[in-house]
Amino acid sequence: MLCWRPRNMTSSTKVVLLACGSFNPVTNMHLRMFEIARDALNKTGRYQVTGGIMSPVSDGYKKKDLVSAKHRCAMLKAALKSSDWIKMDTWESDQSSWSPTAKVLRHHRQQTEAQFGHKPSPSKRRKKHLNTENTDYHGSEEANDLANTLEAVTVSDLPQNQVPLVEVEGDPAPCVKLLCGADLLESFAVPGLWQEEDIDYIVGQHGLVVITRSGSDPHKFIYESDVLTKYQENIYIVTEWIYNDISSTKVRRALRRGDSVKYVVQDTVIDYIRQHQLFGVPDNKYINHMMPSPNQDMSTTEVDDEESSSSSGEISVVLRSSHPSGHGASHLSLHKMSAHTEKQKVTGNKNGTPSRVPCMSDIGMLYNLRQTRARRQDK
Ligand SMILES: Nc1ncnc2c1ncn2[C@@H]1O[C@H](COP(=O)(O)OP(=O)(O)OP(=O)(O)O)[C@@H](O)[C@H]1O
Ligand SMILES: NC(=O)c1ccc[n+]([C@@H]2O[C@H](COP(=O)(O)O)[C@@H](O)[C@H]2O)c1
Repeated sequence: MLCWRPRNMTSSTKVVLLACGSFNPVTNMHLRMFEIARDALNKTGRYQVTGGIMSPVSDGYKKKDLVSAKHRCAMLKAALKSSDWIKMDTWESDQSSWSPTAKVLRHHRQQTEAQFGHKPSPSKRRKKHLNTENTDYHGSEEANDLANTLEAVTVSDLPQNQVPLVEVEGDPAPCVKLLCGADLLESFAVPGLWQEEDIDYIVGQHGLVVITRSGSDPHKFIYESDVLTKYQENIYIVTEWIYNDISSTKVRRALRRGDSVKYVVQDTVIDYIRQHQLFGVPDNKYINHMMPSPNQDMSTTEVDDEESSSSSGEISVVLRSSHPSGHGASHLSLHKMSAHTEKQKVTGNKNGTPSRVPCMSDIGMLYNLRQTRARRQDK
C-alpha cells in the first residue's frame, strides 16, 4: 500500500506519524519532532496529520544505559500530558524481545486499518462499532482481538459496547509513516543493522518523515542509496530551522554530572526522574536540591511502595520516607536502596562472550572504526 498521494489529486491523505525510539528519557526534541512534521506535512495541502504515536523499545533492546520500559513509559506518559494529539503505545515495549521497526509499523498499520474497518468484508457499507476515543485502546489486547476477529466475522457480530461509530465507506484509514531523525535514516547504511527487506517495506509501503539533525545530510544520503532513491517520493525531509540537538545521551550525561535539564525535558519527566532516582540522579545535586515543581502531584505519581523489579531481574527496594512539610531536599519522597537497579544486563552466550541486540550507537561505532581502519590501510 503506497501512502503518498499523487500531486494531481485534490483531497489530502490522512497520516499518522509513528516514532520508534528508546526515549531514555523522552526529551523535548522527541516531542518537537511531531510538531515540526505535522506543520510541514499539513502545509503541503496534500497531507493531513491526524495523530501521532510514540512507541518505546522493549527492554529486549538492551542498549547501554537503557532504563526499564516501565520507567521509560511512565516518563513518556508524563511528558505527553502536554500534548493533545500525540499518544504513547506500549505494544512494542510490552514485547519480551526487541521488535524490528518494520514489524512495529506493520502492527500499527493493521491496528489503524482495523479501526477503520479495512478488512475485506461483505458488509462493507455498514457502520462498525469501534472505540477510537479510548487512547489506551490502540495496541490493547482488545484492539488486537478485534483485528483478528474482523478477519472472521461480519461487523454485526462485533460487541455493541464498542462505540463511537466510524463510517467505513469513503473514509480511508490514515497511512502510518515512520517519523525519525536523520541519524536513524543514515543508520540504514550501517552493515547488519537493518534487513534489506525491512528497509524496502518501511520506505516502500509506509514512507518516512525525516527531521534534519546536526551533522546529517539526508538529501545526499538518499542520493547515494539506490533503494532510497527508488522510493524517494516516499521520503519527506523536513528541515528544522530552529536548530536543536538535544539527545537523550546528553540529558543522561547532564543528570550524571549534576547539571540542570530544565527546559530540555518536560518538568513532569524531571519530577519522575527525581522520584525514582534514575540516570545516576542520587548524585545529582541540582535535581536533589530542587523544590518539587508546582505541577508535581505526589498523590498521582506512580510509586513503588515496596519493591521495584527492573527488566534485568535486579531488585531494588524503594521505601516511602516520611514527608516533612519542610523545603528542598527533604521533599524527596523516595530513597532507592540500590544505585544499580537500572544497570543494563548484558546476557552472555555459551563461551561467556557478552551478547545483546545490536543498537545503532554500538554498531555505528564499530562501523566508524572499521571505516577509519580501512582508510588507514588505503593510505
Ligand atoms: N535532536 C533531534 N533532532 C532530530 N531527531 C531526533 C533528535 N533527537 C532524537 N531524534 C529522533 O528521535 C527518534 C528516537 O530516538 P532515540 O530515542 O534513540 O533518541 P536519542 O535522543 O537520539 O537517543 P540516544 O541519545 O539515547 O541515542 C529517532 O528517530 C531520532 O533520530
Ligand atoms: N533493524 C531495525 O529495525 C532497527 C535497527 C536499529 C534501530 N532500530 C530502531 O530505531 C530506534 C532508535 O534506536 P536507537 O535508540 O538505537 O537510536 C529504536 O526504536 C530501534 O528499535 C531499528
